[in-house]
Amino acid sequence: MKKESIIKAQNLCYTYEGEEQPALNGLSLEIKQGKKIAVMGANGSGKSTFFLCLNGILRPQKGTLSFCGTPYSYDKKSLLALRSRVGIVFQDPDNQLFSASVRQEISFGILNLGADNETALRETETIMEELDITEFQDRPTHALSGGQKKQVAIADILVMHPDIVILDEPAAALDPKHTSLVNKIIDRMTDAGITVLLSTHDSDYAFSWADEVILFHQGRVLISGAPEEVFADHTALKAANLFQPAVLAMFESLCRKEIISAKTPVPRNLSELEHIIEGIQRVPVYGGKTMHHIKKKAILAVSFGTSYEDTRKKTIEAIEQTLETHFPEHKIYRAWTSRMIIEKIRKRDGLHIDTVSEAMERMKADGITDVVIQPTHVINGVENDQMKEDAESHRDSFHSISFGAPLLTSESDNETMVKAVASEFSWMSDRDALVLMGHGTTHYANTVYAALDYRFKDMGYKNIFLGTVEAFPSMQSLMRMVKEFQPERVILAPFMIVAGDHARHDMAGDDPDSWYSQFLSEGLKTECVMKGLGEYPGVRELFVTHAEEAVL
Ligand SMILES: Nc1ncnc2c1ncn2[C@@H]1O[C@H](COP(=O)(O)OP(=O)(O)OP(=O)(O)O)[C@@H](O)[C@H]1O
Repeated sequence: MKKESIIKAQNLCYTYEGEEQPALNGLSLEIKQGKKIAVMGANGSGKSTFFLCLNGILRPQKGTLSFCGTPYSYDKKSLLALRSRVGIVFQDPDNQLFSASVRQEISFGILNLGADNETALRETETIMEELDITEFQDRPTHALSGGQKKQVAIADILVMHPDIVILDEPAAALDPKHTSLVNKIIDRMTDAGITVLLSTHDSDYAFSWADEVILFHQGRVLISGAPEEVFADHTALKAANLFQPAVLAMFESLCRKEIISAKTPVPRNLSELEHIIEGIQRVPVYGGKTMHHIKKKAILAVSFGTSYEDTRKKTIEAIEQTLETHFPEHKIYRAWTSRMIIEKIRKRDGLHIDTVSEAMERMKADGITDVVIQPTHVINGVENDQMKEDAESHRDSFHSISFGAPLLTSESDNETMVKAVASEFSWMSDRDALVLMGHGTTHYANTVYAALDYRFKDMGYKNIFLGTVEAFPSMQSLMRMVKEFQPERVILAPFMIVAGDHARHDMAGDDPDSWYSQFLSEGLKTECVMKGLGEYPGVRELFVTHAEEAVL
């Protein structure tokens, strides 16, 4: 049955006196009778202002509002009638409760509407019973707990039998027990056919409860619709400072990993999701066989590659071995992303190394069903994006493919990295300057280098400097800072997984442009440590942590 429109707002504008920015800025929406609507949005996006307009407390300076098809009138009588039909429960009950006792408080509204004493008493008793208020009916309202005040504030409104109840953050400042009591009361309202409009920052609750979610942004509606549509819009959620509901995030992840079909109806709560998962276990069909019979797991370690055998053994192969030790149930595969290096060592040493695509084909031929791809890249840059794209094109060949993060992907990675470097160079004196050479890229992820350089200093290592060969922080900026530090000695080390070409030539080479030569020509005693990051135990452990996060 098509629901009738109960509230219609068109192009509402409202600016508070003395304010420059409008609180409502052309807001239009329509509310259907009997619906459960969650109004969400960042702090200050205009939710409360809109609610106050709905209840006639504020009058929009522009635009029109109508209730059941009749435009709002603002004379005293119309407002009284409107407020008996459109009730608002304020975020802070202290703004609403003013009578001496609970019983007086609740009966006040209905008496004000012209009910006789007997009717008011009867209605008050009924509502107090329904909302579990009776036991504290004689207490003064100011002496109630936050949860009890909220119950009374809701009773204040319900006793007038409104058509629509607006709740401004009903769970604000309530403990879980009172939150669930208030939620139960809200459910009873909607069961009784009352239209409920509530604002909340709780995505999980809105997702499981609402028929419709409206996201406010800067005084307008950014997006509205069914919860599964609105909460699937990551851009809108970000603009509204909201998280995705946990159930939906988990559901999307399971769909991406093809553990459940993307055609499955979206679960709205944990028990619906659980039911779906139970369903998969009962019918674990994959390629005509049951899943647990054929599950074969692999980790594909993807590196850029190096043509130097000695550093390859100490870095890339050492990382692969560490992964092998930590994941005994996984077969470890290797792929490199540099076709040039692959080609070079094929010709020179007759050694074949797979590209990502070749490794995916190889794993498929070996009957691997579940793949974790762990890049050994330092940052989440172009190489990593391209590698993911290549791997993704083989998604149909596997039951699941998941990706571990590159080395430096989060704040905590940076902290771990600082500790790994510090422990590697614990032999240095405070007057030595450690200068690390990263690769650098035009990709925005390059900012990680500057952030990490800052982190070293922040964690007390004023003598560790990180720069890049190809981007920022550049050698010029490093040189300035290192000179300001006035070190007794400069220790140069690569900040790349392998100590390859860049380390040998750009860092430690004899060419006047090499970092080594440049520090020397500044009169600084300079030494090179030819150790790739893959040789640091702390770095290898960090890759294991990232792979663990990606293992299903
Ligand atoms: N009484 C007031 N006087 C002046 N400005 C106000 C007043 N009330 C709200 N505002 C401003 O109007 C804008 C919208 O505020 P409103 O309270 O409607 O947002 P909200 O979405 O309900 O925020 P929250 O989630 O924090 O409750 C904000 O910029 C706010 O600072």
